[in-house]
Amino acid sequence: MTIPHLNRGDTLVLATHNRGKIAEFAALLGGYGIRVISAGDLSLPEPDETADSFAGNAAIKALEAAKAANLPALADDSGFCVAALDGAPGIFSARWAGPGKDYPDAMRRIHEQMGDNPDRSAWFISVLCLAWPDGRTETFEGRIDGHVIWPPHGANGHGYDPLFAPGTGTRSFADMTDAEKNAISHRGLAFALFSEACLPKTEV
Ligand SMILES: O=c1nc[nH]c2c1ncn2[C@H]1C[C@H](O)[C@@H](COP(=O)(O)OP(=O)(O)OP(=O)(O)O)O1
Ligand SMILES: [Mg+2]
Repeated sequence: MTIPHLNRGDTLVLATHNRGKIAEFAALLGGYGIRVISAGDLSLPEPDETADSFAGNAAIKALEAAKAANLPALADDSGFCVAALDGAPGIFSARWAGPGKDYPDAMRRIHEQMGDNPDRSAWFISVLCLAWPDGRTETFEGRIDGHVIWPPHGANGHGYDPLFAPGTGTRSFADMTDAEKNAISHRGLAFALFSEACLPKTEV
């Protein structure tokens, strides 16, 4: 089956309530001639993320928004995975920060639970799901490997960005601009697959 495309002038719902993601997607989607509206702009509810995988939760969010808005919708389900914690917090990354989205506390708990484990490796995963109102979906996955740094540092970004440095470097994601991060991040890599499959070919 061929994947349906978005065309210039089409409207795409960003099925997320995370402002950090919205800012990154705004930068990634510039130049394709697609109109973008967020779930918050449409007062869509935040669905319960009841699946046991990134892909499952991305599909829940994308399908609910696509059906409610009667428009194609793009969701991101993502998380921060620490090797020394057997991949935790993983799909529970947002829930680790609690209802108050207390990321300093979530980062401190990761640091404490890692103790002096010499394995500092960690990675981010992003699964994007594009859903259509008729129920069709396509998913795209990106991953970036790196390591946990302590103390966290950097003033940009969101979530666990201050705790993570990609590759073997010392700059955290929170030390980077959105453009620098998008060029290498899990979300940027998943977006590149999505744009190749689903967006108009030439940028304006
Ligand atoms: O680039 C990132 N930089 C830092 N932290 C990140 C990143 N990417 C995912 N994360 C963390 C944030 C959240 O704790 C979890 C995603 O959870 P996730 O449910 O997909 O997003 P969310 O609840 O914040 O917003 P929403 O579901 O409305 O899209 O992983
Ligand atoms: Mg969420």
